[in-house]
Amino acid sequence: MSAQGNAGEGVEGTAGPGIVIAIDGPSGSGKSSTSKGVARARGLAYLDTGAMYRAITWWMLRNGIEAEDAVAVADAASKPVITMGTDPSAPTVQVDGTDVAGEIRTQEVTSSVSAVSAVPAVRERLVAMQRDTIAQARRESGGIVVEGRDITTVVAPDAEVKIFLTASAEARARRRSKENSSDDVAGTQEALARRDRLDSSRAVSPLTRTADAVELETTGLGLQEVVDLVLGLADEAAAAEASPAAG
Ligand SMILES: Nc1ncnc2c1ncn2[C@@H]1O[C@H](COP(=O)(O)OP(=O)(O)OP(=O)(O)O)[C@@H](O)[C@H]1O
Ligand SMILES: Nc1ccn([C@H]2C[C@H](O)[C@@H](COP(=O)(O)O)O2)c(=O)n1
Repeated sequence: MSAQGNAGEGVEGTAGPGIVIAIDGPSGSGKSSTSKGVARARGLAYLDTGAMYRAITWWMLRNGIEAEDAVAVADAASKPVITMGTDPSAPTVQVDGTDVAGEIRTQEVTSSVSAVSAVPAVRERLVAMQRDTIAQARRESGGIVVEGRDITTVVAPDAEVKIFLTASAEARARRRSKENSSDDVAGTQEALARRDRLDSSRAVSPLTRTADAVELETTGLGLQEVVDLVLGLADEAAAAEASPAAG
């Protein structure tokens, strides 16, 4: 299954038959690894919404538009065609038909993505695409695991499972440094903190934990332990849905 932007933009709500597992959390808390593991274990689709914000940022930079120029970013927000592949074993991201999976992870994109994702026109477009993808996965794939910063709060507040994934700043920096084969844990921690600050303080859809999201603090936990905890929450939600009186 894949999702392509522009069709159906503006569709509200994501209700339907399959399950939606929504995972938010700060940078490097393990959202992508956990979400992919959960989706693979249950045969669900997977959507990395951060990759969508990175993809649109990549396009802006490629086309000479400054990330900090909110007016120019808003004017161009509808132009790139973003296509997301939602197979958790081989997720893909294309812009205008080009595979950008590697290029959206560069330092240049990472340091600009928070500014681009704070522009309301960008968010309106991508949230509409995300809701379309969720609705399609509910109908066709038994459901989806979606991860980002505003999934539990804005994109899919009706999700059956809502999780706020955290880990200490040190643990997140250690994990990310290891992934990048970097010795500069302090520098990595600073870069994560800067992005978290911007993503949590913006006017539109800041990263926040809702009261009904389960907080999973993962500092001392291995990846498989976290995946198993989320699978347990999904099982509980499915059981409650099957016999609402027992819940
Ligand atoms: N529970 C865990 N224990 C140890 N390492 C983990 C754990 N969860 C994730 N990791 C590792 O931490 C790194 C960051 O994880 P991941 O990319 O899944 O985080 P993220 O929240 O999606 O990050 P971002 O918001 O920057 O996209 C990866 O190298 C991943 O393998
Ligand atoms: N739902 C989302 C997902 C991501 N973003 C922004 C903020 C992040 O810094 C950036 C990159 O995400 P990552 O790849 O680190 O998960 O995209 C957002 O605003 N809303």
